[in-house]
Amino acid sequence: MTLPKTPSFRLDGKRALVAGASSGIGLACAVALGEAGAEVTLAARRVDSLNALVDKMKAAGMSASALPLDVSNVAATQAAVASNGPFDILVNSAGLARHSPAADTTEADFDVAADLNVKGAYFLTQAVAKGLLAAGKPGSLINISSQMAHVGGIDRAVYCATKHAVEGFTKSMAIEWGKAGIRINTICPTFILTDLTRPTFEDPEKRAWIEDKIKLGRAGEVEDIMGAVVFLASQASAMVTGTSLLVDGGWTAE
Ligand SMILES: NC(=O)C1=CN([C@@H]2O[C@H](COP(=O)(O)OP(=O)(O)OC[C@H]3O[C@@H](n4cnc5c(N)ncnc54)[C@H](OP(=O)(O)O)[C@@H]3O)[C@@H](O)[C@H]2O)C=CC1
Ligand SMILES: O=C(CO)[C@@H](O)[C@H](O)[C@@H](O)C(=O)O
Repeated sequence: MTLPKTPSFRLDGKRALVAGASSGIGLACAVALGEAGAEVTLAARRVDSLNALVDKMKAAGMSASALPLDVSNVAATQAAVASNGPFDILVNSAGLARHSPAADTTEADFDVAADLNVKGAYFLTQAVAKGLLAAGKPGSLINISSQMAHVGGIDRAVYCATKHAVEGFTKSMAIEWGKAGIRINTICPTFILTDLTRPTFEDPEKRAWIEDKIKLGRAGEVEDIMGAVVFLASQASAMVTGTSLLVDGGWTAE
């Protein structure tokens, strides 16, 4: 009897693009991929933050470079990916939230959230996939969606709409590109303490609500996403496509 071989979680020789790498979940994903051996391109608008992270990753023995990019600008995204790709791995963590009662949502708030969370994510994913299709290479594309793609939330109608949309195009693209060896999935985190959620966490009532809803009894940390992203980027998830990996501490189990 020969023992089955555990697939590798290593990413040596792979080129990864991480959008939204200047802070929070994207920053943690960039480090996780770098530690797993990938050559990581860090994209976002804040160049100083990207350069500081590149320096730290290089000092720790990782391979990293900065790519200034506004993901809500489709033409700029397409040009940046075409000139710096092809990338074997995409992690898109560029995103924002706008909270208001649904009855008070303005067109401007809707547009700014949809432009980045849906349109930006869609065309960034498309640009990376087109690079892979042209090169005849397989790849793994990962969008950071949210547990809010699976439930609703008070004051979060716009945010939930954008994240539900990401799930929709992820499934469709997985169907279209599967035979080309391109996998695409989402990671759906619960509330993770970052710049995005700091205002929510600073409200004691909301923090208590979060810690009650998360069945593991604590708020999420960026480290909670790092294993998930390496899994989905690597051969360890070779048969996984068109799905959501909920990292929600049990929030949606109820
Ligand atoms: N924190 C949480 O609880 C959860 C977050 N998420 C999702 O995770 C993702 C990351 O959020 P999080 O890390 O918390 O938030 P942060 O605010 O810490 O990070 C957001 C990142 O997106 C980048 N970004 C914002 N706008 C643009 C843009 N136009 N072009 C390029 N990059 C942009 C920011 O960089 P810069 O400003 O330099 O451009 C930053 O790197 C989001 O999609 C969010 O919806 C999902 C579930 C839970
Ligand atoms: O997706 C999230 C939690 O699963 C977060 O980004 C929040 O919805 C955030 O926008 C907030 O409510 O503070």
